[in-house]
Amino acid sequence: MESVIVAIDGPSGTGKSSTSKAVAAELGLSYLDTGAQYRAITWWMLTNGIDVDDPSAIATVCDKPVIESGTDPLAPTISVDGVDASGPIRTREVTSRVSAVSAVPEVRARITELQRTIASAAEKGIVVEGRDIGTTVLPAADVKIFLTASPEARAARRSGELKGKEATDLAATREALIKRDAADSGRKTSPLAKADDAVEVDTTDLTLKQVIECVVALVEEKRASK
Ligand SMILES: Nc1ncnc2c1ncn2[C@@H]1O[C@H](COP(=O)(O)OP(=O)(O)O)[C@@H](O)[C@H]1O
Ligand SMILES: Nc1ccn([C@H]2C[C@H](O)[C@@H](COP(=O)(O)OP(=O)(O)O)O2)c(=O)n1
Repeated sequence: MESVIVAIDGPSGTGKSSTSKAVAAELGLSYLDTGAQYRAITWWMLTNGIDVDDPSAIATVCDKPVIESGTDPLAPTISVDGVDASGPIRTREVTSRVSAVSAVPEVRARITELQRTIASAAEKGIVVEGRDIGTTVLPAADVKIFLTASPEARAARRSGELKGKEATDLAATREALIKRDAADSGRKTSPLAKADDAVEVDTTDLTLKQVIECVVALVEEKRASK
């Protein structure tokens, strides 16, 4: 069967990661979490004392960290300079700084190139999730999905996840989410946006299973017509 490239974009908490992993596993495809790569470079900047409020300081060093992504949807990995970064990239500090770091054009150029290399190496195809995959990273993707959900649903999903880890408050989660969406949508270089030819799926009132089924059906339809 021919390889297939699936781009899944959308704001935080719309279900990109859970949907992408499940679709890739079901269809035997690779999986790439591009947000994890931006989180990894942000974590490296913070641990190396780079001033993340200074775009030129970020641009000067952004080629240094070696970022590696494992693309098995059943066990995705992310490492920086050979060190497993899957835990540290999810802290609140990284989450609050990642939009600023990922807005720097040199960071985007570097990470975009990495993403294209990984996608072209995936023999059977790949599901790539992020913010600008359908618009910029892989504009020729076979299937493009743009997931949305109400801010209330997204905040409830996120704070459900964080419970027990870091003190959470639904209103604070909602505010932080809206702020990050605005930064990601408002940046100059490759902002969060729906590609003109992407299928928009509002997941507010859908179960995860329904979203997965919907995306699998779209991919199978595309494969059948290829
Ligand atoms: N349709 C859905 N209904 C309810 N919960 C969902 C749905 N999709 C995802 N979730 C849950 O919401 C949380 C955030 O989902 P995730 O896939 O990480 O979103 P994203 O990658 O877009 O930030 C996870 O805990 C996930 O299990
Ligand atoms: N393709 C991408 C993916 C993520 N980013 C940036 C912007 C996002 O706020 C951060 C973190 O993305 P991530 O998907 O991990 O965020 P959530 O899981 O939705 O909380 O990275 C990006 O600029 N471009």
